[in-house]
Amino acid sequence: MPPNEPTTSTTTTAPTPVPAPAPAPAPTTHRSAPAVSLAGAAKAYGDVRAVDGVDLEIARGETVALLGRNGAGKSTAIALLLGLCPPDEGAVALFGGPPERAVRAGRVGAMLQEARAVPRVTVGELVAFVAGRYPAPMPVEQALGLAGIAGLAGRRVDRLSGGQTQRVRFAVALAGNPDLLVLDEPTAALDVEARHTFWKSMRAYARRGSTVLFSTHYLEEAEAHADRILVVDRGRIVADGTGEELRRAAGGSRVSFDLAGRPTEGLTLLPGVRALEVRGDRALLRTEDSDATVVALAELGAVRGLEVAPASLDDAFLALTAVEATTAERESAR
Ligand SMILES: Nc1ncnc2c1ncn2[C@@H]1O[C@H](COP(=O)(O)OP(=O)(O)OP(=O)(O)O)[C@@H](O)[C@H]1O
Repeated sequence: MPPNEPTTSTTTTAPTPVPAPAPAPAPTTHRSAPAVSLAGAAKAYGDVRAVDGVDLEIARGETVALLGRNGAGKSTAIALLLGLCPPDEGAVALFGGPPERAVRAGRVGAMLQEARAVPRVTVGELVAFVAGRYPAPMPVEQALGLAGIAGLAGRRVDRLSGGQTQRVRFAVALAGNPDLLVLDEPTAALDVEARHTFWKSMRAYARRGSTVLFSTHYLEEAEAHADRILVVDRGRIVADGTGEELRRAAGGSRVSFDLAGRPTEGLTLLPGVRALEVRGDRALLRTEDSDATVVALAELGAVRGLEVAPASLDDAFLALTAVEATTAERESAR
């Protein structure tokens, strides 16, 4: 592995590295610069604006989740900030300088999608090899310990379970002793127990005051393991805050009732209602004004099993991305 690539044992679907470094925003001093800084960063593939003018700062020591559906632009944003491809517009900096510099110095560890196991070497050999490429690596035992695989040092990397392999990749990402760890969907395809173990390792690393940025489709993971959630939709950041703040920003409540065979036509036209979901014989209405919605339902006689609850994080996510869709549709209709 050349020393100018992030510490990772993976191959990736992200675009291939381009030698020309991305222009860095005017740096503040390196000591005080944020871990990650994107200013108006944009990247398009043909007509698709995968990253569409993102402004973002991540302070040192923060654990941040990039949350979005398939194709929202998470991996492309990660590729930009790792310097794996230059932005078409805008600027990207890590620790106040070009991403390549931070990566070369071992300050950045990454776990990207699509891992391919290296055959025949042991876990300890692999981590030691990668550590040896960096100027101030983490001791191998420490990387294995933080990844929770101290007992696997002598095992061949191509003979491990999915969960073990993922933790080996995590140890490899730690090998350069990075200040910033970037994880692209690190728990995809892991079972519940393996996920739990993985997040425990990630938190042990974050507790050292390091910065972590991870992407996920899972709302619960974002809320449980990040200090801050960035909701990404169509290449833009449409919300930025804690889970609680996102719920508040999306606003509203959820009103549900038993349909009891009643048709659903017209329910979305009731006062306050923003969306309708039908689960079996139950209607779930997302509403901005639960009082008005409940009165209207009462007038229709649709009160069987009626419940009113605050919006969930799921509701907030759907509302935030739906609002953005409406805005985008309005813009494209102009
Ligand atoms: N190399 C590429 N060539 C063409 N289009 C691409 C390329 N990489 C990404 N895209 C497109 O850019 C958009 C954003 O993709 P990206 O992989 O960044 O999303 P994502 O949020 O990481 O998705 P997922 O959760 O499915 O991994 C998508 O429409 C995708 O099809």
